[in-house]
Amino acid sequence: MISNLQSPLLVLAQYIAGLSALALGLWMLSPIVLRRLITDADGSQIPPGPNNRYFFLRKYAERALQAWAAKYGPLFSIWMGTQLFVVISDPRVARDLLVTNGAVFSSRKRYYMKNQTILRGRAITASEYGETWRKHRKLAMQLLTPKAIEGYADNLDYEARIMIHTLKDDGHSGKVPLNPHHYAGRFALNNMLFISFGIRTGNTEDPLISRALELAMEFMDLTGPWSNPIDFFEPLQLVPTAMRTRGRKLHEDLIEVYGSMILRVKAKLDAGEYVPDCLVKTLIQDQDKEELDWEDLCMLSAVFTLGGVHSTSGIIQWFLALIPSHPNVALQAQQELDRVIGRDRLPTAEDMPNLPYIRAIIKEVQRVHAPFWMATPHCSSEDFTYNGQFIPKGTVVVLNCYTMHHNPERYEDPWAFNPDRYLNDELSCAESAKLSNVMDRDHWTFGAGRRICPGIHVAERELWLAISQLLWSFHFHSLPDEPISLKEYEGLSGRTPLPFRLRLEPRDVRLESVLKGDQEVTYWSL
Ligand code: HEM
Repeated sequence: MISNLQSPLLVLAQYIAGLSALALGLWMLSPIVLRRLITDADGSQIPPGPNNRYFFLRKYAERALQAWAAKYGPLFSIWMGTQLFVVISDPRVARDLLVTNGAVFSSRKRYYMKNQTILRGRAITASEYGETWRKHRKLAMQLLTPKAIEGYADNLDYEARIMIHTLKDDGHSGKVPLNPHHYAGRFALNNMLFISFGIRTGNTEDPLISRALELAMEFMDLTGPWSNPIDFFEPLQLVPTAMRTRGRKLHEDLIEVYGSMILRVKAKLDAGEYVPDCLVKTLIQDQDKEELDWEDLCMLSAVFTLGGVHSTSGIIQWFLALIPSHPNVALQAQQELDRVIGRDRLPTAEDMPNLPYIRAIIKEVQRVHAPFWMATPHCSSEDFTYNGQFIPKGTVVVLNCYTMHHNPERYEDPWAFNPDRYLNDELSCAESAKLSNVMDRDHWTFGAGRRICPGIHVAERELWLAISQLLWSFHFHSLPDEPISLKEYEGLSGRTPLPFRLRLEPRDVRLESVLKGDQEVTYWSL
């Protein structure tokens, strides 16, 4: 009796499963047809690309992009679930789309994980192109212009010196190997805390450092532009997956950590106490005028930490990962430093024009180890046809920095770490980004067009101070039994090296006296 009832149900279930598999298969292969059907009024088709849909791209997605760019050319398209992407792999196409046609290509996709769940569309980086984004960008820029940076230049210099100091002390002058992650992270974090809240972490054990770095790492892991099926297959957004739970938790953690710091700044201001000029002070004072709500405040201040800590500290870590295996580069840099600066003081920002080899090293690290191989994806806000290729409104536009940074037409022997290639480049990265001949631009690490990184000036200053002072201070030794990987990395949207250790041996006994007087201070506490 039971088996009689079961068999028709079983058949039906099998029938439905078969139909679903067929529908899914057809849908997966539908780009074969869509590539012919989606056209502009003149019949121009979308850029070429693979004929199937993907749910996600695995780790090291840049390698897949490199292979597709070789096969399909400098502008190719790909479907991630329901979302159409185009990928730019050539500087001229980047200029034509992101810069010249910035009015069309400066929005952001409403990524489910990053923009809707974690940032809730608030922070500049997640805002769609329009009035709100302009307002947020203007507020952020108040503290990030070259002129504004001069106001806190001493703080940046101080943080670099403290980093050198703690590396020397904790490394027992080169006797004890160190993982530089914490030190580079603290340097970048303190700079961002000062700009955002007017504070710093007064000791290396401060739990705020680990907490902030943890949140930044979680952000980098959850917000890969290709890595989350939940971003490209809407039904998954209704399912209580571990990913969704992590995204929601991160949003709450950001509100808790940054919200509580904002409340403490506000309490001080309300009590008439001194608060240094900083982003949060401006936001609180202009809150009504700028019509900012609570989440705007939290996310605007959080995004400085999320955007400015991992990226800057990542480049410092990549530099330290690279340099032990390039002793000639270190030697040449140190000869330049000794010739120009001497051995009685650390380099400062004012020395930058006189140290072309160090400037070249920093640009080369940024080229071979950009923290974001795919920048932050833009999104088109109108239909657009480029050189006979149709890009529909709502297409996600990815800058394929990995392929662009390894283009032999632009960089001779592109896979080699060779700072010499930048020796005659006297421009800052910000100036280089404005060159009319884009083939001369140094690299694309800070993105392009209207959304180009607003922190570019402060990041350049920080990297200069950190890397020139590290080179001035130490010899760099890897450990014989602990090879440093230059290929693998952590993070999906932002990348830092896998944990590694090295020994930092002071170059000169005078390091002690040069650093004398630099002590940990807390400007004020929250
Ligand atoms: C070496 C360090 C840094 C690198 C490599 C970097 C890289 C980038 C990139 C690739 C973008 C996306 C650009 C685009 O959409 O085309 C970006 C955006 C952004 N960055 Fe940075 N960044 C760095 C440091 C900083 C710092 C120090 C801050 C804050 C003070 C910051 C704040 C931001 C913000 C707020 C955005 C979003 C801009 C927008 O959407 O309009 N970044 N950054």
